[in-house]
Amino acid sequence: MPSKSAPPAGLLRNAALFLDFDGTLVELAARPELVAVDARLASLLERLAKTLSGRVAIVSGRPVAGIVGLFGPLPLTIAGSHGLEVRWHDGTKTLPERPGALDRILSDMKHFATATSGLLVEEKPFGAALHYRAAPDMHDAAHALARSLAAETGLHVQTGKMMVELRLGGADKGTALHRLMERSPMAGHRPIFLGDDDTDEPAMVAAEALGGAGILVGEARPSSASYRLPGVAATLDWLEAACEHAA
Ligand SMILES: O=P(O)(O)OC[C@H]1O[C@H](O[C@H]2O[C@H](CO)[C@@H](O)[C@H](O)[C@H]2O)[C@H](O)[C@@H](O)[C@@H]1O
Repeated sequence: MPSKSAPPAGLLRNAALFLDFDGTLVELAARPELVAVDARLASLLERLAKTLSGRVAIVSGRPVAGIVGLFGPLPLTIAGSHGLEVRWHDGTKTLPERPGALDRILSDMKHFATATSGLLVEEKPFGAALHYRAAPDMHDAAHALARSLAAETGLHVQTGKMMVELRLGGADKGTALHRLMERSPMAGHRPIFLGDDDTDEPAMVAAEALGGAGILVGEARPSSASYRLPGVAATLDWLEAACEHAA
């Protein structure tokens, strides 16, 4: 596997910036609600948004409301739920319909989770995630349950880090990036996407295809990204330096 270099500090000049959240801007935590957004991160995102004239988006598997709840008001575009929902730069929202099968899926997942300590069900507007970070031996059983619920309901299986999710299909982080790039203020700029997870790969591909670049965060692994940063701390340091260079 060819090694990838760190991105140049000037990469954000005239760019549109797309940021994954968990594992990219914040360290992974034992449970979804335990991640911390500190003053340094909030202030960095505000500076980036100002320097790039609003061309900054968070693109997350978390719901938009979850990201807003963590940051409070931020002058950013947010694509949440793996690209299924968007809160645009001007505050307007684009949402799909909630799948009717979700109630049944939530009920089955919760029933499954109560039988084993360490499992956690995360309710989302367009999906339901079964987390097994505290019960790693349940990997196979959790994925088997997700596959069987997907076969019954037609919903999409979304894998993640120590979790498996059933969600509405029809979007991913790649389609989200394309969608965001069609509108002001992103349109006409080079997309730069940073992410750590397999779910981020469609957005890496989209950014590279549109003349920009992907930046893989974390351990080296096969990826469509052009560059790599070793982890969250290096990512925040690079974003701060790149923001200065873009000013
Ligand atoms: O696309 P992202 O912004 O990276 O979101 C992906 C998922 O992140 C969250 O789960 C992950 O982070 C948790 C907190 O660190 C961790 O406990 C869990 O094991 C990880 O899978 C979030 O809870 C999910 O909804 C997101 O899809």
